[in-house]
Amino acid sequence: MESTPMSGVQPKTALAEGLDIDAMRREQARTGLADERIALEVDRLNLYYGAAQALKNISLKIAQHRVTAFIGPSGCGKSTLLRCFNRMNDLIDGCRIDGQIRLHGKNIFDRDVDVAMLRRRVGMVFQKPNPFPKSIYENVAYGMRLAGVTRKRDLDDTVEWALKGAALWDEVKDRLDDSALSLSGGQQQRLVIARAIAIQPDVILLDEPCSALDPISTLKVEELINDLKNRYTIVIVTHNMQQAARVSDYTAFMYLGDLIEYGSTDQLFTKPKQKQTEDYITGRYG
Ligand SMILES: Nc1ncnc2c1ncn2[C@@H]1O[C@H](COP(=O)(O)OP(=O)(O)OP(=O)(O)O)[C@@H](O)[C@H]1O
Repeated sequence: MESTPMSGVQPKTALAEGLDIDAMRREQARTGLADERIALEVDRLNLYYGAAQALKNISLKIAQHRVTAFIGPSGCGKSTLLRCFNRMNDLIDGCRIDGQIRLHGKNIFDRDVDVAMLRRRVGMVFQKPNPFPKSIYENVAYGMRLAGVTRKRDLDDTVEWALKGAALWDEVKDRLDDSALSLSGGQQQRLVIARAIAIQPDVILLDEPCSALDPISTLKVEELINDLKNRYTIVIVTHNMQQAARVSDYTAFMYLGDLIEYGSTDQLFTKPKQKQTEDYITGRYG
């Protein structure tokens, strides 16, 4: 499914031809995970914070170049599961994990996995924009410098490419040396996304990326997510069910550390199979 004729179609062209690009994309997703390439595979994953079990025997597959959303009430384990994908939980004292997560077939918990390299392949964007107190340019160039890129021309090209990819270039191209902290919250969040894509990861993890943003910035980030999924596998945690319905192809509903239901976003929101899912999406609890 990676290089379907659809994936190269620009929304404007499709609209000009009277095509409903979103409906077509959703139709693709409706074909189900069985037809997708799989980027990440979670296999019987259990996670404990001390004695408390936060994830209970989770198994699910994340489709490549699709957006997968994790939803569920506060404390159900969405962020914990997201953080597993680039082993951010390694940093938490007392956190214990069993089971596997395979990234393109390789278990990320294997001893020979270089965690710094894993985090380059699996980038993360947090709830609150967290640019470094450096210039706009240096924020985006940072990861490349760490990776050993020194030629100014290469850095310039990638900074421009990443800022364009994050739909921020036009707003900042004349002020690249200004502090990143001078940008608005929505611009900062897109800058952080540019920083993430500059090192060309396979997967981008988004942990409630819009919760600190106003509605217009939220819309821009949602449009960006839709654009980026042609090139990256995206996993997003969101409290906002409308957002999950708008941006994702697949949705996982979690409750108290269990994966209750997982399927295409259309199916989960229109014909949930589990009563708990239905109660949650209709606002009966959570
Ligand atoms: N660092 C930690 N140490 C101990 N317990 C933790 C830690 N982080 C999370 N937990 C616990 O693990 C459970 C799952 O938390 P998590 O943050 O993953 O849930 P969530 O669904 O993302 O919640 P929210 O929507 O409120 O962000 C909760 O009971 C939480 O208290």
